[in-house]
Amino acid sequence: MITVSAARKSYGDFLALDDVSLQIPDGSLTALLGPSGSGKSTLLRSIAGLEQLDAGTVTIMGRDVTRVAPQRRDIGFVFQHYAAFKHMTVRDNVAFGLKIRKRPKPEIARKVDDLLEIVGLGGFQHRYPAQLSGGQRQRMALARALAVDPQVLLLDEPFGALDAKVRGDLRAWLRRLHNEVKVTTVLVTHDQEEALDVADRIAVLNQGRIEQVGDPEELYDRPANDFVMSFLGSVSRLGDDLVRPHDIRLDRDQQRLAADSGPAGSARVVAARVERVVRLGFEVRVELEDAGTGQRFVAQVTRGASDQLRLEPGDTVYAQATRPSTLAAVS
Ligand SMILES: Nc1ncnc2c1ncn2[C@@H]1O[C@H](COP(=O)(O)OP(=O)(O)OP(=O)(O)O)[C@@H](O)[C@H]1O
Repeated sequence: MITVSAARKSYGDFLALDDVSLQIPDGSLTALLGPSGSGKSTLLRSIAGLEQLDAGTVTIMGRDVTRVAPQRRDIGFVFQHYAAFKHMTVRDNVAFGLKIRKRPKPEIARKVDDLLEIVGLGGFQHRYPAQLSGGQRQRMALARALAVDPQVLLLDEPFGALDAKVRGDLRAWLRRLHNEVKVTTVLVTHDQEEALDVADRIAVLNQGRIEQVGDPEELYDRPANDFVMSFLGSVSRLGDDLVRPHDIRLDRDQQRLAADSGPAGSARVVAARVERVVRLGFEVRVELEDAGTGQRFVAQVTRGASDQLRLEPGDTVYAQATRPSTLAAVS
């Protein structure tokens, strides 16, 4: 378990961490998620010992490391832009930490072979970093960080510099790696999709504070506040409710919508004007304007539902939240 208690960190008069407490369970893959400047990296770097806290403590597996140097914290760290040793082969880069720890040669060879296999770089051991793609280089970075068997793996936007396709592949790969190696991992990301996809726990940060901690489903289904809800996906205001685009039903018949309201119960039916209909593969995004308030909102419906409704810009439809937010609406 990693425990951060009452952590504070200022840069000049800017408070980057404001009384942050967080527990990270053994073997979990926890994402620190938040907008730019929310303090994610500062928190990760404080766990690593690359930043000194002004107040508060960090313990790793019961050991208070608040004043312990980074190299004695038993952690592996991977940054967005990984500084590989350019003059060393992939193999030597991965072996580096083991060599400086003067481990026996056969042990190093075995370990490095295993790791290169795990990260899918088995055939690349004699290449130099410049001969690898961005995604391969980050996998090499992970192998290097894992080589010394750290208790904790800390990843600061490790896929941040890569294109969307490669990021997606690496996410799936990180998930598999974590299932195999099970080292307690903390991942900083500003990408909610990445956090929801890869992490088993998410801590949402905002302005140096933790807004909520939970598993992805919990955060998505029961966000603690408006900030968490909007940060985990786009939301619109429908009447008095904050609603996700998928949680809005549309019908041309107001009565039918009201009668067949199912679990939504008494959620209000709103008359709206269709502004735009955008086809996105299997789904259709309908941009609407509340006829009463003039407020814009977005509904995302299936292709089938959309074909049935034959929506055209200028049409009037009725909209209802199928899962209105339990949050108090803010004005
Ligand atoms: N060394 C520093 N000196 C001064 N201010 C800093 C320093 N490091 C971070 N900050 C400030 O502290 C705040 C939090 O930074 P941090 O890097 O932790 O945010 P973040 O959530 O990781 O954001 P990003 O996703 O942009 O990296 C930011 O406003 C940043 O400008």
